[in-house]
Amino acid sequence: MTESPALPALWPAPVAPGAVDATVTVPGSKSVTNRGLVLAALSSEPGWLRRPLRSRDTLLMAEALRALGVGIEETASSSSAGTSGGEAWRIIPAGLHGPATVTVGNAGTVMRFLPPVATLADGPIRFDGDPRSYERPLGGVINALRALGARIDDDNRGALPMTVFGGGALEGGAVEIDASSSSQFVSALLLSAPRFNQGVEVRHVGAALPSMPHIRMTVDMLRSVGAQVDTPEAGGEPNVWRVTPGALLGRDLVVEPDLSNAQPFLAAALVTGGRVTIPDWPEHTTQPGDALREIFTAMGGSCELTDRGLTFTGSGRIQGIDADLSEVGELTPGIAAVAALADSPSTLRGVAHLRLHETDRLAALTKELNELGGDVTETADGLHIRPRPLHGGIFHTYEDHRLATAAAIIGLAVEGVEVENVATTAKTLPDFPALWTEMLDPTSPAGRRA
Ligand SMILES: O=C(O)C1=C[C@@H](OP(=O)(O)O)[C@@H](O)[C@H](O)C1
Ligand SMILES: C=C(OP(=O)(O)O)C(=O)O
Repeated sequence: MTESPALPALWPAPVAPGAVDATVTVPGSKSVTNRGLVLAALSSEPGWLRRPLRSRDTLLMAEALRALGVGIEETASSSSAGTSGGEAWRIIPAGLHGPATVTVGNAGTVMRFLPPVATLADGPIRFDGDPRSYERPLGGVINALRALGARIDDDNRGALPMTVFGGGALEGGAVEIDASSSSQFVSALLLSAPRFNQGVEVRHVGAALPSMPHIRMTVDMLRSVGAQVDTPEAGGEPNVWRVTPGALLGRDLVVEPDLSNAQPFLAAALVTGGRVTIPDWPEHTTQPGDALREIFTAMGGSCELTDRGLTFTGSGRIQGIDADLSEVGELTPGIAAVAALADSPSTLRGVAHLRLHETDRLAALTKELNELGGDVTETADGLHIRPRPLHGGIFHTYEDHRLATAAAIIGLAVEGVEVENVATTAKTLPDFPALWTEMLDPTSPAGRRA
């Protein structure tokens, strides 16, 4: 997706004029959309993805699958803020072919989920992406695929760029993998495994596995298209997942709103002592963003889930927290921003692997918050945040969408925060600046509550 030329290089983050009172419709989940695309592409019949997220990461996934021969037809119906409201994608599986090139951008889901798919194609598939994608861990996936029968040329880097020489099928079987640097390694192997001759048995060895809800999302979505999956939770061995080979069904899937992208809007209610409703918040979900109900309540406020959605109401006071965020690592930048505005210190733990995300998020948050007058220190696996009065300045974002939304949260309460390259939010939420401005405008449909 091309980034909007209308956005300035330095975006003046709006200060909240008062307590926000808004309803914000958040576009679909990145993680669900990209899993839905992969599973539909591997199915034995066509399927639908309704209200998919259209963002850089998901369009890269769709483009890559098209390059391998999958049909993806978009039925577009634009809505006010350009959100994905009425859209649907029809996915028509086909034989997977090379030669082809997959551009991963800086999408963890594309760079991890597609190499296993590429082993099923009948030709060479070249993988390349943004400079940062070369630095993000991939060796675990490469080695596991080799152990399962794949031929991959990565010039011994254990990273991108690389070529997967698809042989039209993969033997599969049992494999050990250290996925402590990214849960996406496990998800990647499981998602394609129904199409491996022997399925797969993935055994995670090594330090703790982060982002467990995302692995549960993979398992749930596999099961929903007919795959048989054994998990540690279901009385199986700890850290072992098994997928039986078999055909996948075409499905009609409605994508849930992206609850991690709901974070900055909920944070606005917390920071301003206001009220924000997110429609269509699912009653049951595997998305890690659901944990915001508990986390933001602990930081000051209350929430209520009704048939209108999730309403979060800030109490006007923000308390620091001591929290292990290993399950919900992608929420860390937004939580750190709120913590920097709190009235007591916070310790965020269990997120060492964030050093290998879009950017080194622990270093970037420390530097940027401290340059605005904050007092943040990095620990071995997280951050200590001691709130201090902050001042304006440029908040650099390092091509990280969640750094940009974190900066916007700070800007609600601090005059003169300028967000460098807010357009980087296009990775998962191209509508962010418009949605944010609408939320703060009492005369807009978002700011005018029904
Ligand atoms: O599988 C997924 O959709 C994701 C898993 C997590 O990755 P890590 O386990 O690498 O943190 C998360 O941070 C990322 O935003 C999305
Ligand atoms: C870590 C993230 O993304 P990715 O899917 O690129 O890993 C994220 O969205 O916070």
